[in-house]
Amino acid sequence: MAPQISPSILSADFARLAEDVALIADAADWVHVDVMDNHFVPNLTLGLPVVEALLKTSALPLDCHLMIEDPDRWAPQYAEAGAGSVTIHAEAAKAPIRTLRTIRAEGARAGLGVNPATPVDGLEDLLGEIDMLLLMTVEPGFGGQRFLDVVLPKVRRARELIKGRDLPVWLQVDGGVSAETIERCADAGADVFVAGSAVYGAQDPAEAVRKLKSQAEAATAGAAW
Ligand SMILES: O=C(CO)[C@@H](O)[C@H](O)COP(=O)(O)O
Ligand SMILES: [Fe+2]
Repeated sequence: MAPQISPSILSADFARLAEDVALIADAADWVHVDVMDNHFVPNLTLGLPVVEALLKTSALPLDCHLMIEDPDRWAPQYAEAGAGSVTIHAEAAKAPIRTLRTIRAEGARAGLGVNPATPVDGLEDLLGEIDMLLLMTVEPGFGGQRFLDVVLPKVRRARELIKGRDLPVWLQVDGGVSAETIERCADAGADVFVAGSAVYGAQDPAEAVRKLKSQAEAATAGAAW
């Protein structure tokens, strides 16, 4: 799949979310929405009412990343509301298979997220249940953190597992993705790139998205996977 960019609105201006989403509408593929509950992660952001409001104004599909303690309860509601993709965390879900199937049944893409220290070996049997595997490349909870290179071997391993099973599962990296790090991620096998501070911290967010995309395209074209 051609590389896709999913700018995270965690680094946008929460008082003008609709305008900030519109800024990247012609350049990006998704809008990444970080839902945090101050339990699964030590930060509190936004929830279903804000997602419902964004769905009314966004021209791009929403890529909802649920960093919450009880995704089994809440994820189906994000899918039912109209999110294009809903990602739950492997560390938090108590009934991941049921929840992933419900997300799909509601018409959204189902994502499974893992923190930097969570291995992907052991998750092979879930690959058939998902449309996207999200690998955190920072500890979840905050934007603007430094990219963790230590996760790159896991990106390669995840790509191997996906390729080995010949499944159309997208591989998303999230955290610290920027002009300095995106090529290494693409070379390792990622094809969906979340970028918050690298996009909304730029003078021209749309131009930043286009540059990240062309870097990812060039790195993917030369990659072994
Ligand atoms: O899920 C998260 C953080 O927990 C991310 O989506 C960040 O919001 C990405 O921000 P940058 O690291 O790109 O600034
Ligand atoms: Fe995220």
